Amino acid sequence: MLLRGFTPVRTVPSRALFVQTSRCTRLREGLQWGRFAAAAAAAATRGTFWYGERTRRVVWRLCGQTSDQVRAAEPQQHLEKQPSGPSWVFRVYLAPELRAALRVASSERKGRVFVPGAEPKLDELHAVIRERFVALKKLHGTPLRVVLVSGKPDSNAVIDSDARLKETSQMQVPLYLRFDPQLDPSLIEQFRQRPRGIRFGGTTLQTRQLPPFYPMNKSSVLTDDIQMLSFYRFVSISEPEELASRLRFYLKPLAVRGRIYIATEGVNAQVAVPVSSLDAFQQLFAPDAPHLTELAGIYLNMDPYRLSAAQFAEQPPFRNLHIRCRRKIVADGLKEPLDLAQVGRELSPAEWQKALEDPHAILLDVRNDYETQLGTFQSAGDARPLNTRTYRETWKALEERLANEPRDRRVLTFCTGGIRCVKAAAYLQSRLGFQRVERLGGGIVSYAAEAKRHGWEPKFKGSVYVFDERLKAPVTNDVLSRCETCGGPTQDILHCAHVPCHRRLIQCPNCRHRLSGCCSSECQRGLELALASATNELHWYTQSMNRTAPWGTEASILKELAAETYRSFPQAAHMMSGPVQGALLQAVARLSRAQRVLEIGTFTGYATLCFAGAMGPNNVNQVVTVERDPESADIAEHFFQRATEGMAPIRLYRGAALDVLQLLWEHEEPPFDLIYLDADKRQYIAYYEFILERRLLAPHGALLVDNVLFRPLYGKQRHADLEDVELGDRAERIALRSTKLMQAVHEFNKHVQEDARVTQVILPIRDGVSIIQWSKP
Ligand SMILES: C[S@@+](CC[C@H](N)C(=O)[O-])C[C@H]1O[C@@H](n2cnc3c(N)ncnc32)[C@H](O)[C@@H]1O
Repeated sequence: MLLRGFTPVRTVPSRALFVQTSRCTRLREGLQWGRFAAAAAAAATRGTFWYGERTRRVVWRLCGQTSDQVRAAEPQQHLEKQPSGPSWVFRVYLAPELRAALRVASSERKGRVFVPGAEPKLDELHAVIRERFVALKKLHGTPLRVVLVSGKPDSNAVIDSDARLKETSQMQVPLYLRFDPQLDPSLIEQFRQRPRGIRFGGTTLQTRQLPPFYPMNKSSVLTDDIQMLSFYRFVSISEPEELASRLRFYLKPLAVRGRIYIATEGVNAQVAVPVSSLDAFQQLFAPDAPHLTELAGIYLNMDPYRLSAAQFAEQPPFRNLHIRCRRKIVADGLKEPLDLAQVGRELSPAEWQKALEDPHAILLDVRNDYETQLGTFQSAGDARPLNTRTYRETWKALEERLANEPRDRRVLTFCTGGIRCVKAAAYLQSRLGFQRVERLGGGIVSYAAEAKRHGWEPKFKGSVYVFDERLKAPVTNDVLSRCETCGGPTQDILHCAHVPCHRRLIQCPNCRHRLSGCCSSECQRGLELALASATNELHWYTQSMNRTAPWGTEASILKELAAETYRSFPQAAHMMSGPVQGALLQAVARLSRAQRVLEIGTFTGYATLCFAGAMGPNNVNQVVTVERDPESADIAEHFFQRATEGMAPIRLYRGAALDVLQLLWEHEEPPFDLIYLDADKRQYIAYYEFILERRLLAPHGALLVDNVLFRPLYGKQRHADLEDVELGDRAERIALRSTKLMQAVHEFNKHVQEDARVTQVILPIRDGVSIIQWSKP
C-alpha cells in the first residue's frame, strides 16, 4: 500500500482509493480516520491509496460520497465501483452566483472529479461534472463550455476540444473549474498561477511574482513573536475565489496563519503574522500596493499584546491559513442587504473615551451574551447589553430595545473589531431611522491598544472574546463573569468537549474537570460513548496495521491456546489479549528488562505466555499470575506445563486476586518490575491502591492496566434502545452491564489522573492500555 501526500495528482492508477481530508474537530477526526483506516486496511492488497495530508476530513471521492455516507463495514463494495484504468483528476468550483441560483450548499460548492481513460475527453468531463454536482441537473441539459480563466478576461481561453483539455491536464497545477452563468452557461476553468508562468493554447497567462520586499528564505516554522491582527472591508468583490487564490499566494510565504472570509460584500480576516513578516505584510496592503488592490490601504487592527513563539506553540490561536469564500462576511440572517452607505459616524478610541462620559447616550454592545459576560465598557449613559446568542438575533433585539427611544437620541455601538457595528449602525440608521449613530472604529481591540499606548485607565473591564482558539484576551484583570455550572467567579471560556454540542460556555476549572470538559453530565456521557466508538475504530486500524514478531515455537502454542479458548469459552474468548496486545506486552517486558512480572487475571494464559516468552529463562525471571475461575485456570495450567522451553517459569495462583495480593505481601515477595492488571474492572481502584500502598510495584517498575478505554457493546445497546425482539431482555442486560463497566473504568482513569504519586499514559491500543509509573521512583 502506498500512502502519499496529495500535491497535484493528475492520473490515478486503477483501483486507487482517493481520499481527501479537510478541517474538522478532533473527535470527529478520530471517527473518520477510523473509517479511512478500515477501508485502507481492507483494500491494502488491492491497490494504491492517495490522500491529502493538509486537511483532515475524510472524503471518499471515487464513489462521489462523503465519509458520512460510507460505512467502514463496506469499503470493498465501494472500491468495486472505481473506474478501471488511469483517470484524470480535476478540482471543480461552482461560482457564487451559480451556487446562489441553484441553491447549492457551501459544502457542495467544490469537489474533485475523475475523468476515466488515458486521454481525457471533454464530453466525459462534462458528464462527470454533471454527475458529481447534482444541482446542475436543474439546468436541464444546458450545453456546457469550458473556459480557462486567468483572472483577466482578455487572456481567458476556451477549452473546446479534447486536445486542449489534454494540454490543460498536463500542466503541473491543480485545476479549478468554474461555472459562470453570465457566459452563456459555461464551465470556466481557472487555475492557480505559478511564479514561472504557464502557456496555454498559444496564450501566455499572466503570472504572479512575489513582491521584492518579501523576507528571503522565510520558513513556515514560527520561531519569532506573533502579531495577532484583524482587518475587514465592505467592498464589492466580483470573483471571491480568485481573490482567495491571490491572498493564499501572497500570505502563505509569509507564514501567516488565520481565518479569512471573502464574499461578494467584502473581506473579514483574523490572522497571526510572525513579526519578521510584519513589514512585508503591511506593504502588501499599503495604499498604493498593486497586489491586492481591493484591500489597498485597509486598516490593520493590531492586538495590543504580541504572543511569543512559545505562547503561540503552546496554545496556537490558529494552526493554518484558512481562506474561505462565503455568502456573507458577517452572517446577519437578513434577506435584504443593508445600505452600507449609511453606517453612522466612526469614533476614534480617544473620541470614544469621551463619548462614554455622555449621560444621555445609549450604549449598545452588539456582541453576544457570552462576550458581554467576559468583559464590557462602563459608561455614564444607559448601558444595557443586547444579550443575543447569535448575531442574527441583533435586529429583533435592537427593535425591542429601542422601540420607545426618540430617533434623535445619541446611540453608541461597539463590538470586538468594529465589523459588526458597521452592519448594526446601518440597520439603526437606514431601517430604524436613528440620526445620531456613532460606533467605535476598530472595536475593543483598537481601544485596548490605544489605552495601552497612552496609559489610560481602560473603561473596558475584563476580557475580550476573540475569534480564535484562545477564545479570550484580557484587557484588565477584573473578573466579571460567573461559572455557568456552579456560579463561582471565573474568566474561563471554553467549548463543550462533546462535539455535537460544542456549545460555548463560561465554566470554572473545577467544573470543567468534574465534567470532563463538557457543559453537562448528559454531554459528558455522550462524549464517553463517542470516545468508546472512536477507540473501536482505531483498534480496527491498529490491529490490521501492526506487524507483530514471528512467534517461532511460541507461535504454535499461542495459536493452539487461542483455538482452545475459542472452543471452551466461545462467548468470552474476546477477553484474551491476542497477538497485538501480546506484542505490546512483550515489547514492554523486553524494554524494561523485567525479571519479575505479576499478572492479575490469567484467563487461559495468553498474556502469561507472552511475558514468559519475552523474558526467557534464568534464575531470577518469573511470571506470577492469578485466576479465580477454575475452568480457565485448568486450561492455562495445561498450557503452562507444555510450554517450558525458552521461557521464564510461571507460578499460577488460583483464587481471588485481592487475597493473592495479600498473600504475596505477607510472604514479603520482592516487588514486581511489571504488573499487568487485567481482571475485574470494578475492582481496579482496589487492586491499584493495594499495589501502590504495599509497594508491590518496584521503584522503576510499570503497572500496565488493560481495558482503560473500555467501550460498551454499541450495536447491542442500540438494539436494546429499539426494543429488538430477538435480543430482548438479554440485550438490555448486556448494555447495562457494559455501561456500568465503562463507568467503572472511567472512575479508575480519573482516580489515577488525580494521584500525584504516579504518572500515567494511555495508549489507544485495542480497548486501551495504561502505563502507570511512580512519579518519584
Ligand atoms: C480479561 S480476562 C484476562 C485475560 C488475560 N490476561 C489474557 O491476556 O488473556 C480477566 C480474567 O480475570 C479473572 N478475574 C476477574 N476477577 C478476578 C478476581 N477478583 N480474582 C482473580 N481473577 C479474576 C476472570 O475470571 C478472567 O478470567
